[in-house]
Amino acid sequence: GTEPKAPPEFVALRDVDPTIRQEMRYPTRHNFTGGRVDGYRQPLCILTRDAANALRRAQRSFLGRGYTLKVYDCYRPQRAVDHFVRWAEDLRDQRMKAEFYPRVDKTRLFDDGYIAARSGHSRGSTVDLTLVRLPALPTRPYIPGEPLKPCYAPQRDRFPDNSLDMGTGFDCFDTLSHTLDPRVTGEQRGNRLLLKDGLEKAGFRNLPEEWWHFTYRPETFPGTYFDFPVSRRSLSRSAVISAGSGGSSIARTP
Ligand SMILES: C[C@@H](N)C(=O)N[C@H](C)C(=O)O
Ligand SMILES: [Zn+2]
Repeated sequence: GTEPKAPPEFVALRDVDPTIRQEMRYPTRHNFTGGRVDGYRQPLCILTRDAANALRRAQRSFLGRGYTLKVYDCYRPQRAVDHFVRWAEDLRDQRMKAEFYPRVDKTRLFDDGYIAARSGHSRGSTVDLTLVRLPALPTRPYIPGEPLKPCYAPQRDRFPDNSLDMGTGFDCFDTLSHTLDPRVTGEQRGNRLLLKDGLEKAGFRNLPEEWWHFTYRPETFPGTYFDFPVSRRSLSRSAVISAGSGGSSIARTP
């Protein structure tokens, strides 16, 4: 096809570290839009190799302490970001408000820093993720149309997630999601700092508005916003093969 392809610096996280759990939200309807997001053809975490290798380092340390990382979003095509912008402009569509932004007016989501019209995710070195205590408990799928609970409700009352209790769910657009919000204390604050400290040691920086959002520095592509679809087919064959065989040699095909 004529779809853009990823440059060879991009890899599937699974090929670099298959132990990191993946619960990709934007290919599903369990996200703040309530629909499948443009550009996510497969439930796949794609990142730059540098960011993926750094996550593997952090994961080794977390596994040793009885936890695993779980990613919710990784590389995000520009067309997905454009979909978010169109969704935000349609003020009639508030179907997921009761879970994801109960206390924030939909018109404020970009200005308040919760969603970006030019996102670091499109540069490939940014990831949304959490920690899960091992052994990981099973989760259940979201059923479209099910009653929604506020993402800042106590953990036993909000949508079930096997994540450590971070005080809110993922993509909870609310000041309670600010990583160092002073109302989040005790075990919840400790869990946020466990995630943040472990990722900072591996080279990531946290976004202060969202406890789950981290960017690896230095970025491989600090100024490029990619638009290839999230799909195995977007990755160059060499990225697939060489990552899968521990970096061994197969000539790169374009
Ligand atoms: C939408 C949310 N998961 C996120 O990633 N927000 C930041 C600000 C972004 O869009 O880059
Ligand atoms: Zn993010």
